[in-house]
Amino acid sequence: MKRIIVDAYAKINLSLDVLRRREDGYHEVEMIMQQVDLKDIITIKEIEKGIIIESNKKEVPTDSSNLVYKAWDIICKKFNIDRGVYININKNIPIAAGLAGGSSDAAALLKGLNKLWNLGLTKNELMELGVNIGADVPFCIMGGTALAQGIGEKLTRLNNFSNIYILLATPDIQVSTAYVYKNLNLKEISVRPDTHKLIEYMEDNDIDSVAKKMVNVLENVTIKKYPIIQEIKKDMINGGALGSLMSGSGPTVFGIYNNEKLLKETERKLKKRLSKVYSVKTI
Ligand SMILES: C[C@](O)(CO)[C@H](O)COP(=O)(O)OP(=O)(O)OC[C@H]1O[C@@H](n2ccc(N)nc2=O)[C@H](O)[C@@H]1O
Ligand SMILES: Nc1ncnc2c1ncn2[C@@H]1O[C@H](COP(=O)(O)OP(=O)(O)OP(=O)(O)O)[C@@H](O)[C@H]1O
Repeated sequence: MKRIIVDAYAKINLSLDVLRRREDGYHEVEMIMQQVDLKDIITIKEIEKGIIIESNKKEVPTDSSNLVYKAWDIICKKFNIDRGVYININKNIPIAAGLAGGSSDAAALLKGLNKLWNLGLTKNELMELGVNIGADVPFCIMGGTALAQGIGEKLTRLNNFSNIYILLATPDIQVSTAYVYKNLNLKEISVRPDTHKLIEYMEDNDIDSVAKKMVNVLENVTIKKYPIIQEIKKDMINGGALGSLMSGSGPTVFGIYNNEKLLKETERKLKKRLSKVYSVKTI
């Protein structure tokens, strides 16, 4: 029986600006998105009917609320397919953590079904389908490094920013993205990222300036509720990170390092307090 295995990588936001609230409640954003090499592994097999979702982590939903279910449903409806799938999600990305774990699994499923059923969809077509599942899904399909605009679906590929040392630390809380956007007061934003300057620093491979100028306007909302995020940022800077920021709507904090030894030392210290700490690299 044919079996497809797809890697689903986590993302971080090197910057995140919110420009305005749209009529439908969604927000127009400007963000620099970067994949890192922490990944879930998605295995897909065809079965006769329906869908079976399994995971190594009991917190992963196995019903229709799983984003991979939505990906399967969209493909079946579009192509009038009445075949089923078995999906195994080997989950390594923390859940509801600002790392787009669910979105990346859904992106992997769209790519995997395209292959399994020889649908011949291009990357762009997959990305167009993906936005119906979630705003981060198109980026998860594109991968690498990108500027995201619109609600996150208008993507411009940026120069490669790979092999940079990143430390991720996720406190034991789950944050709802909808809550964070809803509680953001656009008038209260005092510091915004200079996205285009950041892109120039990235093009010059000036990692120090990138790290020092990163801004995520959602931090204020999430940190107000969970001050531990600010403490972790401080720990990373004290541990020698060039810069540290919350990813997405949080609560994951990442630090950029240019020195693997300092990263490993901070990792060891943070692991005494937190169970989810990962040393990764940008891809
Ligand atoms: C925070 C980020 O992860 C940063 O990359 C994304 O902006 C959110 O992407 P996501 O989780 O894929 O978002 P979705 O699943 O589409 O939406 C979750 C909720 O976040 C809010 N949302 C999301 C994206 C956006 N541009 N504006 C919003 O206001 C909406 O209230 C929505 O109900
Ligand atoms: N495949 C999946 N993996 C993890 N969570 C999933 C999945 N499918 C649905 N969910 C649900 O989605 C919610 C958000 O999980 P996810 O890990 O995608 O959040 P996130 O990393 O904060 O996403 P984003 O950064 O895109 O806002 C969780 O409450 C979880 O129950």
